[in-house]
Amino acid sequence: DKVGVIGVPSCKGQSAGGVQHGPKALRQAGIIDKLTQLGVEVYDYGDLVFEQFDDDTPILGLKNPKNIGLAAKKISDQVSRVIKDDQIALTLGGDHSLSIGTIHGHAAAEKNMCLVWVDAHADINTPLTSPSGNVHGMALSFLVKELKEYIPQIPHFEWIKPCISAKDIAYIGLRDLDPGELWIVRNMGISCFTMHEVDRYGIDMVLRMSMQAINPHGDRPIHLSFDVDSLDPRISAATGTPVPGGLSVREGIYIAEELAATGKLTAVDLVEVNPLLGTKEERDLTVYAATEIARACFGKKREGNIPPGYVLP
Ligand SMILES: N/C(=N\O)NCCC[NH3+]
Ligand SMILES: [Mn+2]
Ligand SMILES: [Mn+2]
Ligand SMILES: [Mn+2]
Repeated sequence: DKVGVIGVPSCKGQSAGGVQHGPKALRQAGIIDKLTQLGVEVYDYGDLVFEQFDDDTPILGLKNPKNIGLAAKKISDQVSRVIKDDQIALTLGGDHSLSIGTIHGHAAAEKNMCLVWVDAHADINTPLTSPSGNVHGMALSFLVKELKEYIPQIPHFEWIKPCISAKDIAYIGLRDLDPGELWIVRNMGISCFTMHEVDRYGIDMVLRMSMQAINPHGDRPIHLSFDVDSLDPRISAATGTPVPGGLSVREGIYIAEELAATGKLTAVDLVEVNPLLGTKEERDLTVYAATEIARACFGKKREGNIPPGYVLP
């Protein structure tokens, strides 16, 4: 496999300082070498640089429209380029608003992509249902075709073309939705496996049901958007909006292993690591969990991996 790593030091989609340092923290933990050691051909594109605009007043309550709208365009173009170069796009965040760009870019490069959104949150508030105006909680609303009529015109977001249908999305790990989001998830027919379903069926069955729903013939490119706050705060505390009762690191790794095993994983977002939150131990554990999920996405096996060219002496 070839993997293109894109750092996205974004933070304006939410209000906790520090998430822009997520890419740096993951790199300092050796995420690139850990992927290379798997025999993966890693192309590191460094971190995207975003011009900062101070003249960025909220529109209909939506915060930082100019900074986020322009950043998302750069992200979309870069992800498209990486995928067209036959590399799996691994985007290191940064807050979850970056997925506006990664999913838009993926869809531009792959007609028939489907989406697995692993998160405590649905991130599908429209600008009119969002209680906070934080775009990381709205990311999907700009992308889902069936929501088009509910999305008001937002300056610097005009270029975003809805590029995915509700039926092509599966949520795993949800446990904290706003009323508008719940209405949308229920009424738009989005496959939704909350932590209740994870407890009820187990993670393997949840994955099987997700694939049955969005990729029944196993022929669709898969976008995995992994918010580290999907994990339980005991192992992922260094994140802006932790919610108790989350996935274990084993469940997170299992999701990654199974999606990797399809051979159709084409884009991965690894978002919301905030190295300024929590204690040093909590930060190190959060970064560790995130890097293990990334390794599992690209072939790391729990029994270990035989190095390329290994010969028993
Ligand atoms: N971390 C968050 N999404 O993944 N925050 C948005 C929550 C508000 N609905
Ligand atoms: Mn999220
Ligand atoms: Mn979240
Ligand atoms: Mn403007």
